[in-house]
Amino acid sequence: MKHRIFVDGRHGTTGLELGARLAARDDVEQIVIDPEKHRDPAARKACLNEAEIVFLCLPDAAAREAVALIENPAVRVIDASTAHRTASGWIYGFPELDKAQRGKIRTASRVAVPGCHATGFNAAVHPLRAEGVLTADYPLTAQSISGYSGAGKAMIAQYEDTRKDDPALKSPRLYALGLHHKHLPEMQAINALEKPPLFTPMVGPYRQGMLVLLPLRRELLAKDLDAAAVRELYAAYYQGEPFIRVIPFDDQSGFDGGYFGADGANGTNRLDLFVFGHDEEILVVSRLDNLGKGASGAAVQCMNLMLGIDERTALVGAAHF
Ligand SMILES: NC(=O)C1=CN([C@@H]2O[C@H](COP(=O)(O)OP(=O)(O)OC[C@H]3O[C@@H](n4cnc5c(N)ncnc54)[C@H](OP(=O)(O)O)[C@@H]3O)[C@@H](O)[C@H]2O)C=CC1
Ligand SMILES: CC(=O)N[C@@H](CCC(=O)OP(=O)(O)O)C(=O)O
Repeated sequence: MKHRIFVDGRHGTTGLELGARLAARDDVEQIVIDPEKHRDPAARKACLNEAEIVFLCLPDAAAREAVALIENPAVRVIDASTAHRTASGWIYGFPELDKAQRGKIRTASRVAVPGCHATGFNAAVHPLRAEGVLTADYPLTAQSISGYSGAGKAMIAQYEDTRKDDPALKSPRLYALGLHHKHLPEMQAINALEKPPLFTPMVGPYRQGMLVLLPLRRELLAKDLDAAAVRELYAAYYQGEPFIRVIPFDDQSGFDGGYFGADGANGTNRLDLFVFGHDEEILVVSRLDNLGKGASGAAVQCMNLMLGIDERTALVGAAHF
């Protein structure tokens, strides 16, 4: 019997990427809502309650509304929005977090997929917290650059249509300068930090792919590790993980004359972790596809775990780069 799946928000950016991954498989059957009624709560309620697994690819308010519309206790939910990432009763959909997380996802009824910037941040920070290298009060800073698809269809339309010749959109742009980006609560909670990091995101003039940067000062670490030793710690922590690739220390062999782009993991569910630095300073960089491991790929990986099948099934996305 096929698994009955409903994607609420299937025509949005995350929903379409999810659809591309689901289309390739013969073990799932999608419940399709009348396109004219895709925002109608009654029509959505009917679809939501007859699915085995529901994906929410919606703005936060609509995701909360969808959860409230579910009355059937058998329905399991995978939410791609920010609405439930630190909510009680929800499991954080990052299987690589630690040895227990996969088991929690397998049996969960409610899974919140991490934010794309938060995925890169957590991948770098969590092993260092778990191994006692970073204390809870380490004054973390992080920077990130994402392609414009990270902000959904409205921003894609600006960059590719309504403002495509606007010079203001030709360079990377800083945003969230109130320093209250919506991923801060999950970055803080998942890594048990006393304070959120000082996080500065940017959106770049390209469609897809991201780099999340974590600079560290050796003298502030709780264990005396240099950059190469930090890389060894990650390699041991993520050993055997199918989707996290820890790049050899300071390896610039794939770089273009010393320059390093954000699109190297596009179309995959991979997160590449790089460590650079020297005796005193360390830079950790996560590279991922904001629509892959940062959203739809992670959502499908969680679904595979919840269905008890190989988590690597159908994880190649539609790369638009
Ligand atoms: N893009 C990315 O890289 C990532 C996105 N996310 C998160 O995933 C979620 C979806 O984002 P994204 O796909 O980028 O956004 P989009 O704006 O591209 O798509 C959102 C979709 O939700 C639909 N929608 C909006 N309100 C309602 C409603 N009340 N009822 C039913 N459908 C509704 C929209 O319908 P309509 O077609 O009518 O506008 C649209 O199809 C967001 O919470 C986002 O933050 C998470 C990680 C990364
Ligand atoms: C470029 C851009 O604007 N990106 C989005 C993040 C996309 C993402 O991860 O969204 P959710 O947390 O909603 O799931 C932002 O920073 O708000």
